[in-house]
Amino acid sequence: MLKYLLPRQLVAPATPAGEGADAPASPHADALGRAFGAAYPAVRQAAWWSVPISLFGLLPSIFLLQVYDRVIYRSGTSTLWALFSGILFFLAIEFVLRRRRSRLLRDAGATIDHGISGALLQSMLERPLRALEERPAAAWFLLFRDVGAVRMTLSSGLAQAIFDLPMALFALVVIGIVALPVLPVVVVFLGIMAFLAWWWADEVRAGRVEETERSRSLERMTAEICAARETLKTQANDGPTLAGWRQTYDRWLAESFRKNGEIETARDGTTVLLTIFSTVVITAGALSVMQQWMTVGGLVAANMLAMRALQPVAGLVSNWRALATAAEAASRLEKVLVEPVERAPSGLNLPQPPGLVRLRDVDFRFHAQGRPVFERLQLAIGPAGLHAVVGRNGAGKSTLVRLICGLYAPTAGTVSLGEYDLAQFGRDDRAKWISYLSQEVYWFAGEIIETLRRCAPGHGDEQIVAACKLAGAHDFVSRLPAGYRTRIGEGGTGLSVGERRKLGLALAFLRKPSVLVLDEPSNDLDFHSERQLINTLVAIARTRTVIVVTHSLRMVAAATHVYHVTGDGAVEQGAPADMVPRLFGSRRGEPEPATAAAAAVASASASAA
Ligand SMILES: Nc1ncnc2c1ncn2[C@@H]1O[C@H](COP(=O)(O)OP(=O)(O)OP(=O)(O)O)[C@@H](O)[C@H]1O
Repeated sequence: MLKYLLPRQLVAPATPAGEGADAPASPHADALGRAFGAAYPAVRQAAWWSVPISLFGLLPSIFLLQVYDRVIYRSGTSTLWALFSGILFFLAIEFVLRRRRSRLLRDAGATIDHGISGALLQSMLERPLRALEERPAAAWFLLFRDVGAVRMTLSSGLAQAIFDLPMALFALVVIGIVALPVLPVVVVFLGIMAFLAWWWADEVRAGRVEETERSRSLERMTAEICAARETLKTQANDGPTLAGWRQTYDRWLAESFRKNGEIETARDGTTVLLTIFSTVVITAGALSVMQQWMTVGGLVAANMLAMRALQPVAGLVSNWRALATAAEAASRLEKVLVEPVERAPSGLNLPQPPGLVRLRDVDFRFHAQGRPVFERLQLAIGPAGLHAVVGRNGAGKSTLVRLICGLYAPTAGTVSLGEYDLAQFGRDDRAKWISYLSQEVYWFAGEIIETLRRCAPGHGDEQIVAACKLAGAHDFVSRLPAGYRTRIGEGGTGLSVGERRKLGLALAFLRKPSVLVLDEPSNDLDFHSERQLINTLVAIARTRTVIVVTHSLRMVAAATHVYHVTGDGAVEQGAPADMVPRLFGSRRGEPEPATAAAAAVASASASAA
């Protein structure tokens, strides 16, 4: 029965649905089914414990019946004590059984949470970069909250109500034995309550879509504001943000009030209905007692039993919201978990390929209908050498290096490293051959050395310090009060932007890849640090392919090859001696003293002043 009462997603293996149906199966697609499968033995055991618990739950009514019919009329004190001790004994057993059942349900909830949360996190980290870009962090955060809602199905009052349902059946049987005349009344009311439960389920479901949407949009907005708190503070533009948040909040509150009003009506209505029901049972029972169809004890016991029978059904009525929430959460999770992830690691220990990157007929666009960033691109980069990728903002430089790293899959064409077609390998394989430092690196909170170790497993402290020296990070780290043991805040708070970049570079140097790809590595670096970085890269480039996206003229001048991303789908290439004068208007790695652009900026500043 449990299977029919719980959301489908909690009991059935997930099946790809809708747009995901054609997509390659994700190893996490069945995570909900598997998690519930793992929890099911505990749930089933809890369901079995519910049978004796339900039976014991009837004992107080039987006790009452006996007290009225045997003890009071016959003054049977010894019977009373025997009954009293008996009921205490059974209630103690019931308490133990209830504790066990709660424990089992808690374990089942934890198993479900553990299984789904783990799968969700893995599924997030394993999906392609493009897929990650499409869903904001706040949406992921909400999905993790959904896992909690699914778990709550087993640990809330709803589970209690479902598991107590057998009590309704047992109570009906006992009423049939001790108070047959009131049985039809109880059955009719049970029917009314069951109808109400079903009706409310439908009502709650219908109205929840909008409420859920509003609540999620509010949560997304709140999460974004929390993430942008420093920017809001520094730009002092929190007024409009606050106004927007208030508007979203008010809309959610209005909808939530309306929905809660309906749910409270259902709950209050149920309470009143239960009282009416009790009155009708007593009235019907009193008439039957007067007709001598049943005893007074039967009447009192029947009233109590009828309440026992109705309680789980009433519990279902008032807990439908929890069930609807869990069902929606499960369905959202199912849809996300079915989305494709990247290829799993090959498990092969392939030889390190030479650092020769080839792009053959590569097309790339972000969206099917969007403009192409690259069209029929042909490139051969390396092996070895320092390769500078230049171009105006938004031309496609970062996109190009992400294609080279296999982080973006080309819309058409192939990207290969040596003999390996990158599309055939997963992220873990590719990361052994190509090391990539993106423009912005998130720095996790914690001790510097611990974060470095976590990001570069398998490297000793000496290697880490050597990489920091290469990246020019060692000097500033050594000057920190606790050196490499200094604790850094979330996102790298406590370090300057340039210091964070140097640590990021150290991580990139720690790996020994065939190709080292750095996206604007000298941004935020001072003059000397940049010069040191260029020297390091030139040295590394003797044996490995180093690809650098840069706006720095000095970096370009030091390169062996220059690639100009034109912004119209093509890439021009040449030696720095040809490209630098054409692109920068300078032969050496120093800017011209007064270019036309500089003159224009100067005149604009003057007129603004
Ligand atoms: N996730 C995305 N979805 C859609 N379009 C994108 C996405 N990322 C980048 N673009 C667009 O693709 C183009 C190339 O972006 P890219 O980041 O590669 O430029 P870039 O040359 O590295 O610029 P910059 O010098 O400013 O870093 C830009 O027009 C940009 O707006």
